[in-house]
Amino acid sequence: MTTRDQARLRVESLRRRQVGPVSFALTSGECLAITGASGAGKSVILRMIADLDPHEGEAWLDNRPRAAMPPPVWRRRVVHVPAESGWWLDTVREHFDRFPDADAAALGLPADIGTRAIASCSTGERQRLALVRAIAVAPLVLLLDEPTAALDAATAARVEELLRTQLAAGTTLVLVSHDAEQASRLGTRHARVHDGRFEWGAEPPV
Ligand SMILES: Nc1ncnc2c1ncn2[C@@H]1O[C@H](COP(=O)(O)OP(=O)(O)OP(=O)(O)O)[C@@H](O)[C@H]1O
Repeated sequence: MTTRDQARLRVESLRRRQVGPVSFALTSGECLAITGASGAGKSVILRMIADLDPHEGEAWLDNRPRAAMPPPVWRRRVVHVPAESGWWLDTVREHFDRFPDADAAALGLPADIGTRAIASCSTGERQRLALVRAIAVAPLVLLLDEPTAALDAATAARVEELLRTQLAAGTTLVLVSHDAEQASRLGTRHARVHDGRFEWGAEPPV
């Protein structure tokens, strides 16, 4: 059996504007770490995988074509966590069926964060809450765009620990990071994006 047959997430020839083509297959518990300069096309790649913008190419989850699933179903299983999280209700708790206190505490969020207004949360708190919200739906794949960009080193280490737990539990990650050391720590596969071109790295980037 090939990686392709066993793939949790497979994408083939994804392309939008100057970005792509992007093809890869990842199994359960793998982390593809993508690095590259600002504006290279990293976020566009994540958005294509999440099917958020029009693009060419196809994607499969456990060999089931994305085209066979309604987009909301795909996006509940392949969850995109953008660099700037979106919130549409007033309070934190309204965005959760049940607020996951343990995950929030693991990320160093204040004990009362679940009761707070979104507007009162800092940028770094909202970034961590977005990750907690993504994990709460038990995704098969997490698409993470700079998940620690707004965080200090100690808090970023907490996020990495939570992501390691997710990997160990079998979640597949696609991680975009400017931090080459973080990409090296978390990635099991490594790619770079250069002027929209997706290139495999034979070795971790550091
Ligand atoms: N909706 C859009 N319309 C036009 N151009 C876009 C759109 N979204 C992205 N782009 C362009 O596509 C290119 C890649 O953008 P992208 O956001 O993927 O970069 P990135 O590698 O994630 O950068 P950064 O590290 O700064 O977040 C950029 O030149 C960007 O301006």
